[in-house]
Amino acid sequence: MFLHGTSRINAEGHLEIGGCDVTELAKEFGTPLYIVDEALVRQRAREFMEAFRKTGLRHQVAYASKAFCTMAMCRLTEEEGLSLDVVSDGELYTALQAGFPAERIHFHGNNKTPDEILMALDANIGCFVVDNFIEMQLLNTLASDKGKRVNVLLRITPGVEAHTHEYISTGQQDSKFGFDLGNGTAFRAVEQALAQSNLKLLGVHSHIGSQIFEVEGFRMAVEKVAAFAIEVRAKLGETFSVINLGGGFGIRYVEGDTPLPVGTYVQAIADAMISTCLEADYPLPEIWIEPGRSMVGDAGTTLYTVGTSKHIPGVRKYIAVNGGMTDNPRPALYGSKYEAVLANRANEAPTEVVSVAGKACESGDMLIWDLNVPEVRSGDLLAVFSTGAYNYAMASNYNRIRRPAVVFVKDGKADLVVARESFDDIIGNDMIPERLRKQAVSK
Ligand SMILES: Cc1ncc(COP(=O)(O)O)c(C=O)c1O
Ligand SMILES: N[C@@H](CCCC[NH3+])C(=O)O
Repeated sequence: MFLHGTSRINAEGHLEIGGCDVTELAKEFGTPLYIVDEALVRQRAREFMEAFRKTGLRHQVAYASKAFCTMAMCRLTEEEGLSLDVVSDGELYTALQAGFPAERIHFHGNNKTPDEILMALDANIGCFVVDNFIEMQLLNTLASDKGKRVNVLLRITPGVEAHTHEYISTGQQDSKFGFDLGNGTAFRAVEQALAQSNLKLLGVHSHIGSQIFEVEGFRMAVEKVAAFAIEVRAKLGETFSVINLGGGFGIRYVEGDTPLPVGTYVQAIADAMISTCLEADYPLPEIWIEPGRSMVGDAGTTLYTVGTSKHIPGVRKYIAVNGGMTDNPRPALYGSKYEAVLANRANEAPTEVVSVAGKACESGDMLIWDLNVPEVRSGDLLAVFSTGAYNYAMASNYNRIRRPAVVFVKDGKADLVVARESFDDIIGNDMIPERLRKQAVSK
């Protein structure tokens, strides 16, 4: 069994995270429960910052909050000195409400609405990552209306295909994101951005994909982006002060996943940037990156209670937990694999192989197909590892199932950072029109 961060098995054979026995957490907060190992998140943040410090390059590490965005997470990100990448008004609102410094917020997205842009302009955020020509015009107009000149990066698609699931790779030419480098669109975007009086072009952004285990893709992206910067200087006399290489650094979900230490990705990016710039006598830009998954992914564990089971002789045994695709849609969406353990009997030897089903009305609501466990009983606790990124963030209320609570655990203390949704949260925005009211019990 691979234990991440501060996770360990205690003397009672219970899983413990951040010094907290998860069977106690289940009693106090109920299940399903997202448990975040705060020390591991902080460790990752520090590893990224330290790796950059070693390179001597000016830098910003912007946590991609899409991976897991809550007010507590924004506070932690701020405390660790990182910047923050948001992609919607909801994420921006969360960050601002948490008191995250606006000047360290970067706004992404391929279809920012006028309202979102206005909200970000009013908040005086640090940078807009412009995705397309329509947005560029809109941003310039709205900034001009407000008498502001705003920092922008242009998102370019460098034509690098990261080796990852096709739905989470983004740097290839056929992508909905960004200005294409290969066909000259990115160059036209730079020309146009320079001509907008209310935009201050800092440089360019490239994100090649997610859950990447090798540095080669990043090296190629740096080389392509740097070559583009050099071309822009030669033709337009403009140098970029910032180059953003996005996120995508992989984590361990299951055996066979081979993430590199985060410093290795940073060093590779820095080395490629320094050598390319030196060769061309190009002033070293400030380097920004945007880790999401690698900041929080393996720091998260989801704790479930096992309910029913179904044995089909000669086929398989299903066990069902009190959550599933509503709190973790990744297996259904991407065929993602997870490891798990019976958290209340973690030191017992496995005796059977089971398939872990969720409780939603959907055959595809499966979390794990083959899991080795001691004989599972109703009421056992199942802890699924590496669920910190894109789980809470992508959770839904399908079947009107309430989203779980989130706790941060550290040094034996557990703090609730998101309360479990209530039934009132579920019906909170419902309305019954007058003509349907007669038989209604309430509302
Ligand atoms: C522009 C951008 N930056 C950062 C990220 C974060 O990626 P990851 O969670 O893989 O680090 C993403 C998502 O893939 C992204 O699209
Ligand atoms: N949400 C996806 C990755 C998308 C990353 C955002 N660009 C996942 O769970 O892996």
